[in-house]
Amino acid sequence: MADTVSLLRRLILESPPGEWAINQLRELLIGALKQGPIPQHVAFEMDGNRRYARSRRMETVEGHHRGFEALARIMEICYKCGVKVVTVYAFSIENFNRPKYEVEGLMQLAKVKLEQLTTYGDILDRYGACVRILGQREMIRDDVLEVMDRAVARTKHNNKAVLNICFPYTSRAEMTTAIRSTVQEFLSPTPPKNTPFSPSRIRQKILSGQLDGRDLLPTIPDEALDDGEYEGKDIDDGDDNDSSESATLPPGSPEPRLLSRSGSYGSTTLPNPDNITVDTIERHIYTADDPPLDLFVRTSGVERLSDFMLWQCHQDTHIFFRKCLWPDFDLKDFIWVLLEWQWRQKQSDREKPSGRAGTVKARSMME
Ligand SMILES: CC(C)=CCC/C(C)=C/CC/C(C)=C/COP(=O)(O)OP(=O)(O)O
Repeated sequence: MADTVSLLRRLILESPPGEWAINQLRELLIGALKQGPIPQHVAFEMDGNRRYARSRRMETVEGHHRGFEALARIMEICYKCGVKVVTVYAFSIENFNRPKYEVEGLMQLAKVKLEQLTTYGDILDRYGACVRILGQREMIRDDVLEVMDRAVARTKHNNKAVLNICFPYTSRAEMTTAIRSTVQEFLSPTPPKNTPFSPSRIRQKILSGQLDGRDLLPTIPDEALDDGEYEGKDIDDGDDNDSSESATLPPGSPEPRLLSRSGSYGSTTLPNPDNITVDTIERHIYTADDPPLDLFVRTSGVERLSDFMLWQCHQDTHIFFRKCLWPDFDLKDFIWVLLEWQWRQKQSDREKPSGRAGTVKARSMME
């Protein structure tokens, strides 16, 4: 009896009028959701593909294929609602440790699907979304990398939305890369030298002013100052008989510290680590150009972040764990996440008017 009911249900839902009715209902729901605030940046940890495959006695790789179909559905819902950036965890660096046939299956899947996804007229073009691949490029083999680069190039012109595909990625690798490039930037500053506004010229001017132009001042090369040669030393080293080799100041003058450890331009060899702020690192994070992460969703019931979006999860990111396996994830599940997010936004708006600072920043960034 139960079998007959489920067969009947399937026949109705999969018939053309049934499909039409479902599509109408989906559009209606999305239209209703759009009446409220919409997260600008959503991340999905698409978990549960293998368990889905196992429970249906399918090949593991087939589970990942179904996972991709779920991604295509969810992406469309997001962009229709007005989400600007969708970030997905498609391949973790740890996934290289899986059986060879599964890794190979995921690489093939990435190649085929990225080719399809970026063919003119597909979802991405429809919503003006460009593809970005975030992760350790050097770990991707050449044939896959070629397809990925082509996908990025083909969608480069799209500027309304973004699909970030993390592949192969872990947050710790991302942060390590960001710190490494921050340090590289700090170690290779381009100080403006020998210009009317160079540090040594400015210091010379100040000193000349204090000396009323009585003495001829020596030239203090920027390099010498930058090397820290003069740091902490008095200009007047106490030897009154010193010749014009030292720039003497009138008695009672405050002792200037010639070398300010100003970081980017003041010193080439001694950058000031205090100048490295959250914003500095942020500029080197893969999602630097994206709005702050408003919503993080992980499926399959596992309640961990598993090295995904560790930097991006800030105090206003809402994290949702859902029991449903990723290939089953659809509007029927996502709608509850979005409704709860909207409800929480309204609550925090009511509690503190600036409660949605992240979202407001996101709006202004994308406009
Ligand atoms: C090109 C592109 C964007 C492809 C996306 C395809 C896709 C959905 C990839 C996810 C792969 C993955 C490791 C999922 C985690 O589930 P799991 O395998 O760990 O499943 P389990 O938790 O049941 O073991």
